[in-house]
Amino acid sequence: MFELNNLGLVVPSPVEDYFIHIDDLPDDEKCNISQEEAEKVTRPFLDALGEDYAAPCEGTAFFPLQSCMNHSCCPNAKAYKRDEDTDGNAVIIALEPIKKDDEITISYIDEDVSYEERQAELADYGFICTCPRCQEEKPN
Ligand SMILES: C[S@@+](CC[C@H](N)C(=O)[O-])C[C@H]1O[C@@H](n2cnc3c(N)ncnc32)[C@H](O)[C@@H]1O
Repeated sequence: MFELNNLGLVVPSPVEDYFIHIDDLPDDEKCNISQEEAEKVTRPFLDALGEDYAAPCEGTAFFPLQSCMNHSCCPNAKAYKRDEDTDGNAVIIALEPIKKDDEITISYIDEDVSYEERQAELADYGFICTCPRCQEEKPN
């Protein structure tokens, strides 16, 4: 079963990563293989791949910690994929100080919309949100 709240991921092509590492090889005698030698070996492969080698990997990932978190329209944390997380990792960032024993919540949706729009989107997840904000904004 798939949850809708998993993070979309775009990570650089592993092939591109490989060539970036070759570019980063120190060009000195202490290194087992020089950048020039490495390029001589790998250049034909790069040429054969053309531009396709740079195509990033796109997909959706399942994050066990994030999957344990309930939704709130006034969340105290955010699941986030930082630009520097090129290996597919993601982080949960606190949006405010969170006290011990407080529930950590994230938002499954764009919460900057009306009460009705939020509830309509959350219906796809199979629940009616009763977070403090929804209780306050619920029409009588
Ligand atoms: C990713 S799971 C969250 C963790 C889940 N509560 C658990 O115990 O494994 C998402 C599901 O949790 C429930 N859920 C999440 N936030 C909720 C909320 N604010 N009110 C009621 N149910 C919620 C819904 O059933 C939703 O489909």
